[in-house]
Amino acid sequence: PVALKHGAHRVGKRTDADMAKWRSYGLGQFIHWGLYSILEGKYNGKYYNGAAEWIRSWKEVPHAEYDSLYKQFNPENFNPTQWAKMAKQMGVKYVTFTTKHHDGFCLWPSQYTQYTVANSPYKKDIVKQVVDAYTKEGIDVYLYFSVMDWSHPDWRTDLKTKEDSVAFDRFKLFTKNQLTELLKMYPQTKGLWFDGTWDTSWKKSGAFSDSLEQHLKSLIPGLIIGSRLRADEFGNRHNDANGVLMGDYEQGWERKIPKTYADVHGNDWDCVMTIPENGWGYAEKWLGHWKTSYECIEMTTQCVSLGGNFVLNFGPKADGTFRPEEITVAKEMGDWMKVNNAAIYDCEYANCEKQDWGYFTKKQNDDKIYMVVFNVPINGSLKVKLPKNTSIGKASLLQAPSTVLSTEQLDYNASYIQLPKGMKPTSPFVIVIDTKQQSQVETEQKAKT
Ligand SMILES: COc1ccc([C@@H]2N[C@@H](C)[C@@H](O)[C@H]2O)cc1
Repeated sequence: PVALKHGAHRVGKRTDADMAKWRSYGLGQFIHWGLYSILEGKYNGKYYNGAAEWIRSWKEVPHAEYDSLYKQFNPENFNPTQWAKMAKQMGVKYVTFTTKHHDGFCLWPSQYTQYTVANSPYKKDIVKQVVDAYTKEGIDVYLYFSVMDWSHPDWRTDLKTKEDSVAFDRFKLFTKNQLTELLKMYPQTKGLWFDGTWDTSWKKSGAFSDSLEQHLKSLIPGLIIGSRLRADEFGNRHNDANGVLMGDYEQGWERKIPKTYADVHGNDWDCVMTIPENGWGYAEKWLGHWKTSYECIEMTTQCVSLGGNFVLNFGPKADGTFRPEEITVAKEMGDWMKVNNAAIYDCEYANCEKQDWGYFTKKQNDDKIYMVVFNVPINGSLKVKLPKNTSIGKASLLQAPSTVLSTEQLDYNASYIQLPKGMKPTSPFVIVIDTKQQSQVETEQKAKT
């Protein structure tokens, strides 16, 4: 291995209680809200076909026009308690909220720039209201922060000249100051979700990113920071020069889900996902396919079955209200989670990959295994290839524990589970299987022969 000063300082997953809590979440909410929400993905009657929160980068939008939008920002209908209650009903365990996106507009009254909500007609501290309302509902709060800041004169995408480096040194101090004030003002924060760290200027700032991470963790012990913050001294991101993850979990799964367990390389990870095909901030027109609650339930299950968390994004309008499609997805997911959350919360990879009928999840620190069923074969018999060294003790319906399902062992590693006659599932359902470990099975097998 390469000797690294600013590579990973830990190999393998964090083993502390704060990270165990993060690992138990299963389902989270992302919220993207800011000045881009005012434009709604269009300008001068033309629709931007990029992600709505990137509209400032569209050639049709003069920067001065965009940067003066703060003078209109006044979300009178913003009701953080309603937001938090919608999230609670949906069944999310944590929320990740945009404090500052790439445009640099701060939703908290930062003392390090004038470009904040304090200087908008709204005036009040939005981050504080979100942190307090979600914390009150028992939902942990994580803060999204974009390092790249288009509004700051000292931002650089690369460091080509001495002047670049002098300016970027000022920018790095500004960034450290803003992050320090965020953690001091909102000490309930459980973690930071960094973005905007792909540019060369940041890749050349590995030592700084390392000291910054250590500084932030000294302010809130147990703070959880993913793999998008750091670069090592060679400019590697996510994994250092030795292929070891820098950060408490892998943040590479944006709008995509790992196919197999091998893809997650033994790391903790989250998948952040949009309901439309792409676009995080509010857009009047959602181009392409909009995910249904059924698809979001399947993605949640897929992520938990591979040991990760699924974080679904909501983009409120400039006035603070959510669009009907998002309200519906939240409600329908919540209705499903109310009945089936045992297979999502505190669950992990069950040492078995996806099968025709659906996904396995396993209760953390327990032998209980859940089968989340999305496809029932025409003959009503689920063919179940079991996790290694396990066999079915008893199979029953999570929502009707007294309904025990008949099982037929095919060989020591597969069984049929028969659904009750007449069961016509209309939504994904969960089978709980109490498993027996291989040693027990062998003993019984031997007894039979
Ligand atoms: C293709 O490049 C990007 C760069 C930034 C993003 C941002 N990350 C998401 C979490 C949103 O904040 C999006 O604007 C998306 C795609």
